[in-house]
Amino acid sequence: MDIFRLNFSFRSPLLFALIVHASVVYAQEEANQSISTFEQSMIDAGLVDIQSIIPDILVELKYSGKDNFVGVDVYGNLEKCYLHKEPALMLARAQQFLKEKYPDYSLLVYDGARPRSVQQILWDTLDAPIDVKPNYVANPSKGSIHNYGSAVDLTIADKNGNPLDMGTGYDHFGALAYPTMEKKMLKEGKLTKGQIAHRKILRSVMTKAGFRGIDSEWWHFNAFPLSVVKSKYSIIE
Ligand SMILES: C[C@@H](N)C(=O)N[C@H](C)C(=O)O
Ligand SMILES: [Zn+2]
Repeated sequence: MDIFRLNFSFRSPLLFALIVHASVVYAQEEANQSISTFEQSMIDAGLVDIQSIIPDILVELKYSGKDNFVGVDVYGNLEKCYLHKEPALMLARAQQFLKEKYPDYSLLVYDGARPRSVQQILWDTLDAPIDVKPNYVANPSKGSIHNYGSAVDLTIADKNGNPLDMGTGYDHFGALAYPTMEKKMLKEGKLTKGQIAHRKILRSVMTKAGFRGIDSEWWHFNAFPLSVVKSKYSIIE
């Protein structure tokens, strides 16, 4: 066997799969400690549990379980959603705006602060052309705004806690999830007026609170641009 061709090369699918597997196992071990290294580092960096500021907000961390596109629990026993205080206060305003207009609804948060080690797993797992990939998962070498505790993935839940129909599920990586494609999708009969109306409620409360959405994911909102979070906060490794 030509060992030199395997050596440190991602051209070998076997080696690549082994490295991804090892990093998933490592992240799971880290996360499974009673208070995970992730959680402790976020607390140490001054991030806050959003439910300590917004007691009525719903949280279901999708990466803390297998119901996510990795198919693996990459957060272990991390069940709480952390954000820096300023984004958390902005989120509290968004929940307040939602409740004022729709008292039965609540924001339902799927993800907030996310360590870069987990970002790397998401990046390695997503099988997409390199030029398309950053639309769906930020490149860990540049950092995601999630890695700075300043982005949130979320939807709206009804009075029973069930998510409203947004036309796709969380982490549907494709045109159907693009806010910029909604008119086209409506015309083609791929989204309904009701689904778009639900997305508009989410966008309206989030943007009123100061968040900015992105073109490719209806669920993702940034409190500040990447350049700003890099100057304000340290990355969560
Ligand atoms: C992976 C997805 N939930 C997400 O958060 N994507 C954005 C673009 C990110 O990784 O920052
Ligand atoms: Zn996101």
